[in-house]
Amino acid sequence: MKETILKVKNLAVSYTTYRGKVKSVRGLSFKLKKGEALALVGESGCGKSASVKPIMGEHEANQVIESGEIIFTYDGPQGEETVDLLKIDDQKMQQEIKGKQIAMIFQDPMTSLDPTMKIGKQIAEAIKTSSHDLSSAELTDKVRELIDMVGIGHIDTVMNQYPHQLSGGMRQRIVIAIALSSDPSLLICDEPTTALDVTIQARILNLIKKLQRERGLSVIFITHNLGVVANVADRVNVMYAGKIIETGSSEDIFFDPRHPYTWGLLSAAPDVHDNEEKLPTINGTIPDLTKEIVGDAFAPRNPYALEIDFKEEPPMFSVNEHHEAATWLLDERAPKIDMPELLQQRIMRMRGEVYD
Ligand SMILES: Nc1ncnc2c1ncn2[C@@H]1O[C@H](COP(=O)(O)OP(=O)(O)OP(=O)(O)O)[C@@H](O)[C@H]1O
Repeated sequence: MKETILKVKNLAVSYTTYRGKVKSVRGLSFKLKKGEALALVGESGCGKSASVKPIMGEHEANQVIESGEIIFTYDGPQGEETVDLLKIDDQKMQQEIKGKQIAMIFQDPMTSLDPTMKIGKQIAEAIKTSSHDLSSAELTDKVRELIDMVGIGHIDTVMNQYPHQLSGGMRQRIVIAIALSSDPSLLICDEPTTALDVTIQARILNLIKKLQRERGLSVIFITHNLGVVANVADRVNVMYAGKIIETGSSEDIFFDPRHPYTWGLLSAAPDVHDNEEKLPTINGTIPDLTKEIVGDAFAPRNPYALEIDFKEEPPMFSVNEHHEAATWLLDERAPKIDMPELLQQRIMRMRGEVYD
C-alpha cells in the first residue's frame, strides 16, 4: 500500500465578514497518497480554495480555522518528518514547505512569472531558493534540464526570452518547471488550464500527469469542470457548500456517479460530442454560507430531493470500498431513482470510448 503524504481531518474554515461569519469549509476530511492525483471539484464558491489555502500556509486576516488537522509527511533536512500544517511555525513553513515541498500553479501563469526577467534567469532564481551551492555551470545545466522536462525543445531560445514572447501554453510549462525546481512532493494545481484553449489544455494536463507518474509526485487538481480531470485524476472529491458530498476513484465518479449534484456537474461538463449543444446547467445558486444549513445543502436545487433532505443532513453512504456519497437516495428506504437519461447516454458513450 502506498504511503499517505497528506491527511486533512475535519477541517473547518470560516471568514469573518460584515455580513457575519461565512462558513466556507464545514468539516472536510480526505487523504492523499504518494504519487496519487486527486481532484477537488465543485462550482465556484463551494470552498475549494478555502480548503487548499491552509495547506499552503496562507492565512488571510479574516480567516478563522475553526477545527481540524492537516498532517503532512515529507523528507525534511533531518529525514522523514510529519507535521500538522496548521500548527507549525511560519518560519518552518516558509523555509521547508511552502514552494519547496508543496508547490502550486495557478490559472494565469503571468501571476507567477516576472514580466521583466528572462525565462532562464527566472528558473535559475527559483532553483537557487532550494539549492544553494550550485556552480554557475551546474545552475545552467539544471535550468536546461527543467525546460526539457516540461517538453520544450528549443531550450536556448526560450531561456533568452521574456514571458510575453511565449504563448499561454508555453508560459504554463515554464511555471510548472519553476514549481518543480525544488523537487516538491506535492503539487497543487488551481484551475491550471482554464485560461488555455482546449488542445493546449489537454497537452498541459498530460504533461502534469506524465511528471506525476515519472517523479512519484502527488497532485491536487482544483477545478469547477469535471471534464478537465477525467483523464488525469486517480480520485475525485466532489465538494458542495464546504463539504465533500461524493468521493471515489475516477471510474466511480465518471461511470457510476450517485449524488444528484455530481450528476449535474457531469451533465454540465463539455463533451466532445455535444460541441454546439447548450449544456444543461444546475438550477439555482449555492446557499448563503453565513446562514445555518438545515438538511442537505443541495436540497433546494435538487430535482430529486426527498422530504427528509430538507430536514436532516444525509450521512456518507458507502457504494463500494472506495466510493461514498452523501445523499438520502442511497438510503435503503429511498425510492429508486436513476440518473438523468442524457447522462446515462453520455456514460455509455464514454465507456465505449474507453473500452473500444
Ligand atoms: N477572504 C475571504 N473573505 C470572505 N469570504 C471569503 C473569502 N475567501 C472565500 N470566501 C467565501 O468562502 C466561500 C468559498 O470560497 P472559495 O474561494 O473557497 O470557493 P472556490 O470553490 O474556490 O471558488 P472559485 O472556483 O471561484 O475559486 C465563498 O462563499 C467565498 O465568498
